[in-house]
Amino acid sequence: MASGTTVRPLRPEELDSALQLDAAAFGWEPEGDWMDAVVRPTLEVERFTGVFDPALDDEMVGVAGIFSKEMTFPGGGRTPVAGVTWVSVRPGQQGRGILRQLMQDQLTGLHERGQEPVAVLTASESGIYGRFGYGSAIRRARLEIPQGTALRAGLETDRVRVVPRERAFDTVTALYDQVAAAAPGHLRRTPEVWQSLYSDHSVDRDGATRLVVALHPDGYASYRVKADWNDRGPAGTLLVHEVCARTPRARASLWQHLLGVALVREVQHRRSWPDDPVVDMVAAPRLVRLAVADHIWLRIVDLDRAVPLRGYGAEVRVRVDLTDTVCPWNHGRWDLELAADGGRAVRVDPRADDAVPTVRLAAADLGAAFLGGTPVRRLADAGLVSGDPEAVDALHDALSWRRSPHCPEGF
Ligand SMILES: CC(=O)SCCNC(=O)CCNC(=O)[C@H](O)C(C)(C)COP(=O)(O)OP(=O)(O)OC[C@H]1O[C@@H](n2cnc3c(N)ncnc32)[C@H](O)[C@@H]1OP(=O)(O)O
Repeated sequence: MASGTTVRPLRPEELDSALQLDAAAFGWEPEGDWMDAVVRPTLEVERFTGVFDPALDDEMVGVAGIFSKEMTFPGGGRTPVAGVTWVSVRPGQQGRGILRQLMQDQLTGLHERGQEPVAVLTASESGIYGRFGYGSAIRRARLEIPQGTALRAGLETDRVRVVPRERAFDTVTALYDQVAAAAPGHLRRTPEVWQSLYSDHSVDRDGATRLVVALHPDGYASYRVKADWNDRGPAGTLLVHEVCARTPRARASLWQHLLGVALVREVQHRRSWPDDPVVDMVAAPRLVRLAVADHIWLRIVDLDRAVPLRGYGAEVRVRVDLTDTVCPWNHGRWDLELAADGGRAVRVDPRADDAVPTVRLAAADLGAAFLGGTPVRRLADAGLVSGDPEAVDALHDALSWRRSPHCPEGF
């Protein structure tokens, strides 16, 4: 813990300093109109905390915020999650425990105030948050597919209509909302989030065209084109923003369009996920390059409040021995009663000396497995989950889900 520093909620007038601190830590230059139109409307200043150092004239040396998000959980509905964000420590003050202070304060605060029982974040670097009990719960995949790649014979497709994003907006938001409500890992989008994701500000375009939307009655694909030319002719790249489909036919129609846009040589989709059905839809699957990385990190803040929030893939009763040093209220033995329509975590008396088969695991690994995106059996094979093999398999079956989680946005 950083010695002598204090952590407290930000005052509204301190938000500018916090944003400047973040820009200095991340090495970017805040562009005024982008900050005002795109960034600020999403911020909830009352959920930001700062660390202040009396030895530096009470300078703000660290900051962290929370977005009030709602995520679709497997077999459950949309559930409030704390979207941890804007975490930064002033250059020159790093390496003295300020991040640890911020993380401890956030998690203790969520617990003591009975706020969101689950916290999620997207990490700037993937080695940071495991020590605070976050696990890699939702992966993303970057897809690269050559233009002209054919879909498998027999997939039915329709022509789509391409319109500027302004004209498609109402249809797009309604379709996303319907798909997101049933797709594990998807976040509900407020008007402010829509504005930030679809602002089309030059900061987000990197020389590519404005967003256009391919519309199908049951889905949409938004994308930009980055034109390029070489000695052989056109060498453009189509940059997929998102593909959202509520039927297989819509998905096939949208991909048929994306893979056929003129003057493009490669289609890239950075917000895809490892189980994207397009991998199976193309006739020559080796043409699809897929690079997988961590995306959403998940932390169970309160085990007993988190377990009821999802449905489970198998009906089991399993004992877990959880190691959680950051949130000690979770630490210890629990009986998990898990079923398709929900679950319950019941604290086991630490003095009980019964010989119930038990799974031993750490908070970060339970976080990784909680949405079904990281198989418990795989964690056991990696030596990270241990205990009675049948109990491990039971927990694996219960946490697995028919659709792997996918979150098509960062925050
Ligand atoms: C959700 C988000 O917003 S992610 C964005 C995170 N922010 C950034 O990347 C901005 C640039 N970087 C920074 O501001 C800082 O370097 C931070 C926030 C990453 C770390 O802050 P610090 O105050 O230096 O971290 P602190 O000293 O509290 O270290 C706590 C622990 O994290 C570890 N750690 C710190 N930075 C890193 C890193 N980049 N990678 C891996 N581990 C790290 C430390 O080694 C320490 O580990 P230990 O407790 O096991 O010994």
